[in-house]
Amino acid sequence: MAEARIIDGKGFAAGLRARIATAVDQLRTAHALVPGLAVVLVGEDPASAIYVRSKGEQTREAGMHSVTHRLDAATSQEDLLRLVNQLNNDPSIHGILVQLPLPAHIDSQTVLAAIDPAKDVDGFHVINAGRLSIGLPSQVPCTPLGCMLLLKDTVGDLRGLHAVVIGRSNIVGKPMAQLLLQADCTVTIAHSRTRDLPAICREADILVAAVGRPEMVKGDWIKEGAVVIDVGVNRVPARDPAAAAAGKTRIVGDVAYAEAASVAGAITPVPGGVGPMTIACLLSNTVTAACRAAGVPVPAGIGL
Ligand SMILES: Nc1nc(=O)c2c([nH]1)NC[C@@H]1CN(c3ccc(C(=O)N[C@@H](CCC(=O)O)C(=O)O)cc3)C=[N+]21
Repeated sequence: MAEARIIDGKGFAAGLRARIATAVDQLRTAHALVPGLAVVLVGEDPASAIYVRSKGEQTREAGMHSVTHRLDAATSQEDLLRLVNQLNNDPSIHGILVQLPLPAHIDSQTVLAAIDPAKDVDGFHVINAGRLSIGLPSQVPCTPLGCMLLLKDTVGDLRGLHAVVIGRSNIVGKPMAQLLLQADCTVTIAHSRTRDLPAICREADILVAAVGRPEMVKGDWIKEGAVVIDVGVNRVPARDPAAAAAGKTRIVGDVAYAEAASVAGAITPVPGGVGPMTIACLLSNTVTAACRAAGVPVPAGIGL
């Protein structure tokens, strides 16, 4: 069996951002519309700080309006809700993203519920989750959207394929399953209580791993020729023992990549697979939100 085709999420995301930049340019000239994204970060989790910085940079590179609100870790829920409300009412802002996780004294559901669903570019509001599940136009969570764009590009027509999603989070697993169902896949959602997970995975034409356990999915769980989408971003000690002892880390996915790549037909690497797509889709969702708010047609080629 030949080695799997590597799905170049990093390259695909760069192309998507270029199409978004072109669309943004046209919206500016034709409609005087500049899509605006506000990102809110509470506290100083270092990983979150890195993601938030790239979000801001990539938003500006695409020619969009970008504001980042960095709030102290001790910020009260009341103050955060006040900021969300201010952004809801700001006509220059079309997308609002509150970076998760939030500090323990803040109730995430309350904050997410306060975001105007039309500006909810994460797609985490119950209104958007509900709209997605009944097939109405909605804001689609960025990571599952990115996975679907890669799958459509790799596989083309997904109809009738058996997709197995490992993970049932509101952020990835559940919306991913909804999107696959909408694409006419037969969908199985597996999770930590699933019995004989390896056997279920072996039935998958499409396997999406979103569990957050480093290299949990083994090569012999994968059907020959299957398409494997690895959503995991797990920080583990560096390979070199001296570097590891010095606290250096590397990032691995939820799939044991080398084993899996010798069986799969195509596979996303980590890093360079799904991760870069997540941020590109955030920009895409912001452009979509801006167009809907302005009653302007959504540009083709930047979404599903
Ligand atoms: N409200 C909210 N929305 C989010 O979308 C959200 C969030 N909170 N909290 C944190 C997670 C994580 N996340 C990632 C984004 C980009 C990469 C990414 O670009 N990864 C690169 C580089 C990885 C690295 O080197 O750190 C890659 O996989 O190639 C990963 C993870 C968005 N998140």
